[in-house]
Amino acid sequence: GAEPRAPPDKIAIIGAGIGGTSSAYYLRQKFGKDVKIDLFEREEVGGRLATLKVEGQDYEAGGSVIHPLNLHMKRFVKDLGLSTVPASGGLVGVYNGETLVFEESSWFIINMIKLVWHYGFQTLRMHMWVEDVLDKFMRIYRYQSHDYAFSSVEKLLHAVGGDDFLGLLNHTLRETLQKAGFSEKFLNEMVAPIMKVNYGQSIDLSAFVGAVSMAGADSGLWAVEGGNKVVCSRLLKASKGNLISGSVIFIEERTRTKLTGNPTKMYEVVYQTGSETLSDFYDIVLVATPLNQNMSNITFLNFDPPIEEFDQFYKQIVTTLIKGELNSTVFSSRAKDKFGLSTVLVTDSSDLFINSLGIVSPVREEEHPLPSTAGTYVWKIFSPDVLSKRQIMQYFLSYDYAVKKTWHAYPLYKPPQKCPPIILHDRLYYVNGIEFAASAMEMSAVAGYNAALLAYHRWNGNTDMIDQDGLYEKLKTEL
Ligand SMILES: Cc1cc2nc3c(=O)[nH]c(=O)nc-3n(C[C@H](O)[C@H](O)[C@H](O)COP(=O)(O)OP(=O)(O)OC[C@H]3O[C@@H](n4cnc5c(N)ncnc54)[C@H](O)[C@@H]3O)c2cc1C
Ligand SMILES: CC(C)=CCC/C(C)=C/CC/C(C)=C/CSC[C@H](N)C(=O)O
Repeated sequence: GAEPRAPPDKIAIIGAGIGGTSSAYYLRQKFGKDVKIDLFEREEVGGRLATLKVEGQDYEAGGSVIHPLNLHMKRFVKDLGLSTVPASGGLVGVYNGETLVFEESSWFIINMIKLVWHYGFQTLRMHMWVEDVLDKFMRIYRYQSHDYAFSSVEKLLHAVGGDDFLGLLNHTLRETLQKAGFSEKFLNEMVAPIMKVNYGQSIDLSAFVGAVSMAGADSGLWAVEGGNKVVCSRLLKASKGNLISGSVIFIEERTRTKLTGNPTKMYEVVYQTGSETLSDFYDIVLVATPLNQNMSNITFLNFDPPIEEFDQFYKQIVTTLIKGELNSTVFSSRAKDKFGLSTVLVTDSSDLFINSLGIVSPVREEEHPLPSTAGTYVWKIFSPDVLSKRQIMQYFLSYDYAVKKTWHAYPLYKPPQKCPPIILHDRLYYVNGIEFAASAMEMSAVAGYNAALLAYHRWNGNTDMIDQDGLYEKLKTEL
C-alpha cells in the first residue's frame, strides 16, 4: 500500500455492543494511539449482550452461547484476561404440541442408535454440511489477519465461500436441505426446532443463517464467566475509547476549518444526554447499531445522494426467566422426577406460544448457592410475545419469580437476502449490515474488524487491500 497519511483526529462509533466495541479495539490497533475514539451509547455497554437477575444471580438474557470455532470471541477472552464457562449440556427433547417426538438419552450409544433409528444417517450428513460452511467461513480469519477488507457483506461472503455462499443467502434453508436429500421428518423434528430456538423463525429463513443456527447447536459451546457483556466493557477499556452516554439523533456532513487552516469535510454528530443536546465533529463515523425500522432513531441530514432507509424487519423476541417447578406432565407421561430433560424445543407445526424452554445456569459459579427446593430451577423461555401469568401456569406447577426482557432481536430472514451497504458515505460506515447474512456475536466481531480495516485502508488510499480476488489461493502458501 501507499505511505500512511497522518491519522484522523477523531472517530465516532455509535453503539457500544460487541460490534461497536470490537470496532473501537481494531481501530485503535490500526490508527495508533493518537486518534481520539468516542463511543456513543444510549443504554448499556453490551447492547444485546445483557443479563437479568433472579434471586441475586445474573443470567444471560440476550446473546448467550459462543461456538468453539468463533475465533475472534475466543481471542478477546484470552487477550482481555477473561475466563469461560461451558454453555451447553443437559438433555434435549422436541415437542410437537402433543407429544415429545424426540428425546435425547444420557447414554451416548443409545442416543446414536435412537438417532439412526429415527433419521438414518441424516444427523451425520447434517454435521458435515454445517462443517463445510464453517470451514469456508473460517477463511475470514486468515484474510483479516493479513489486513484485507471488504466493501460489502456480499463481497466478504463471496471471498470466503464463493458463489455457493451467495446461493445460501438467496435460498431458503428448506429448499437447500430438500435439494440435498434431507427428509421432511428430519427437517421438521430436528432442523425446524433449532431455527425456532435460535432465530424464532421457520426453516424458510435463508440457508446461510440456517447453517449458523445449526452451528449454534453443536457441542462445546461456551460463554464468558461473569457475562458475555463483559467482553464489550473490556474491549472499550482496552481501546482507550471515550464512552459518551447519550443518544445520537443526527449525523450531518459539514465543512470545517481545522487548526491546520485547511477546510475539511467532517461529520457532525448531534446527540442528547439528559435534557441537553450537544454535538461534535469527526473525521470518520461508524454506525454499530441496526438502522432498520428506525430502531436507532438516527437521521442523516443533507447527504447527497441521501442515505437510503433500510426497511427490512427485525423480529421481536421476549426472554422470560422463571424460577419455578416445571409441569413436565404437559410434555411427557413420565413421573415428574423421571422427566430428565433440561431443554424442550418445539416443532413448527404447532401453534404454541413459546419458541423454547430450558434450564439455565448463572453467569458466575455461585459461591453460596441458596438451598433450592427440589424440582425448582431457573428456566429460560423464548417467545414471540410477552407471556401472561396464565400462559406461564400452563407449563409450571408453581413459580416464585419471573423477569422478562423484550428485544428487537435479529432480522427476519427472507431470501433472496440483500445486505445493507457497509459504506454509507465517504468516511461513514455501517457495521450491522452483516446481521442480514446472520446475526451472532462473532458476526458482529467480524464486521467490526472489517469496518476498522476498511476505514483504515480508505483513509490511506490502500485500494490494494480492499475487495481483492483470489485471496484464498494467494494466502494459502503464506503463514
Ligand atoms: C435473545 C437473543 C439471543 C441471542 N443469542 C445469541 C447467542 O446465543 N449467540 C450469539 O452469537 N448471538 C446471539 N444473539 C445475537 C447477538 O446478541 C447479536 O448479534 C449481537 O449482540 C449484536 O451486537 P451489535 O453490537 O451488533 O448490536 P447491539 O448489541 O444491538 O448494539 C447496538 C448498541 O447501540 C445502541 N444504540 C442504538 N441506537 C443508538 C443511538 N441512536 N445512540 C447511541 N446508542 C445507540 C444500543 O443501545 C446498543 O447498545 C442473540 C440475540 C438475542 C436478542
Ligand atoms: C458465526 C458462527 C460461524 C457461528 C455462531 C454459532 C452460534 C453460537 C449461533 C447461535 C446464534 C443465536 C442467535 C442463538 C440464540 S439462542 C441461544 C441459546 N440456544 C439459548 O438458549 O440462549
